[in-house]
Amino acid sequence: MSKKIVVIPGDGIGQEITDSAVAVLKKVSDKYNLNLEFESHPAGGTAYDLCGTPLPQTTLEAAQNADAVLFGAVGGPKWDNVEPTLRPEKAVLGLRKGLGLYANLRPIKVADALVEYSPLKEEIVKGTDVLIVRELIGGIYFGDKCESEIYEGNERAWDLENYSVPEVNRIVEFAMQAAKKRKNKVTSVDKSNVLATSRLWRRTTAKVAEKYPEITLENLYVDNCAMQLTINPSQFDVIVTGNLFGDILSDEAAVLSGSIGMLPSASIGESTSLYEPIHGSAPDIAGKGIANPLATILSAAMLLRYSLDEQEAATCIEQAVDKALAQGYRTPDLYKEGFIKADTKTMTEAVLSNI
Ligand SMILES: NC(=O)c1ccc[n+]([C@@H]2O[C@H](COP(=O)([O-])OP(=O)(O)OC[C@H]3O[C@@H](n4cnc5c(N)ncnc54)[C@H](O)[C@@H]3O)[C@@H](O)[C@H]2O)c1
Ligand SMILES: CC(C)[C@H](C(=O)O)[C@@H](O)C(=O)O
Ligand SMILES: [Mg+2]
Repeated sequence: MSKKIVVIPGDGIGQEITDSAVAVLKKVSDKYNLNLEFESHPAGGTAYDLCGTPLPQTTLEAAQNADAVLFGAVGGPKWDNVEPTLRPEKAVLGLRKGLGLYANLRPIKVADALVEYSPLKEEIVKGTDVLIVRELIGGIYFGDKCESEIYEGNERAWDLENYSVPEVNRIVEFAMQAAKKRKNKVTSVDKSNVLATSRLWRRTTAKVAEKYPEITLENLYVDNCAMQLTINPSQFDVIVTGNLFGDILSDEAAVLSGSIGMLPSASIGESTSLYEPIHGSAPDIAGKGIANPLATILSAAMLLRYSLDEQEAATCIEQAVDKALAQGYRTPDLYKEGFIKADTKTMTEAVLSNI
């Protein structure tokens, strides 16, 4: 039976990078007889322009009925001034909520071939292998908000953060299970010296950890964690944290690998899961054909691994990416003299030729 992959390119470089990942998926599908079917749907600013909403019901329903979703990115300056509830970013938030994607996995592994591109010294960054487990459908992102009100004579806005015990339990359980398959260490990141939600997070995490005596649990404040990621990233195995902290820390951690264009992610829910690079729509390079497609290609590998349980095909993609890098192909975000300058198409061809 065929497996349906819903592809949502979105805006900016979204089309270019999802085209690359779909080409790679088609090649492994042929090689391993996976029988993948692809169906493309609009979202983000592109969908807003087409039908007045960033997440058309048809896109959400197609995603809900798919075996897995491959997402590009949404957003861009063109839509910066649209009504807040219709911003392109609402598409990705709506998909996360609509699919119940509570666990966002952002693996940060520094490929040996790319160690020299890190802004950090080689001896600090070498061997970095962190999995950020970010809670994705709660916290301040989804709390009540007010865009504007007059309070004591001044205009103000507010966003409320709330977390419930079951929400924290669910994501910390996920992190513990992930750590069991890795190095048995979980670092829970919060701001419990200031925030009530963080204090609940820390109490709840400690309770969950009692069930996992084999796992070492460490708690860090988010500001310290941000610093530790740059001074000693290899101290981390699994980091579990809330929605906002996870967003910020994962962009920070992404540069350890040399470029945000390298980092894939999986957003896991109870049924259909979604896969996307952690970067955005990169409006500054959109349409130039020079975006690094590897984060999206590696997200496609995660799709095969987590949604379709096609481990061999997933490994095949990951190895093809490593080979293309070892052969010297570099998109401009990672280019240095002595390497082969590759645009998006050339890099994609390089990966395809190693499959
Ligand atoms: N999941 C998503 O859809 C998502 C994620 C993050 C940001 N965004 C949106 O994207 C838009 C732009 O945001 P931003 O500029 O803060 O972040 P961004 O990640 O789009 O870009 C930051 C920088 O990284 C570069 N970059 C990003 N991806 C790259 C790639 N694959 N190859 C080479 N270089 C790459 C960009 O050129 C830019 O210089 C905003 O509208 C934002 O809301 C969307
Ligand atoms: C576009 C935006 C809503 C999104 C987020 O904040 O979660 C992005 O930054 C990400 O990291 O996926
Ligand atoms: Mg982000």
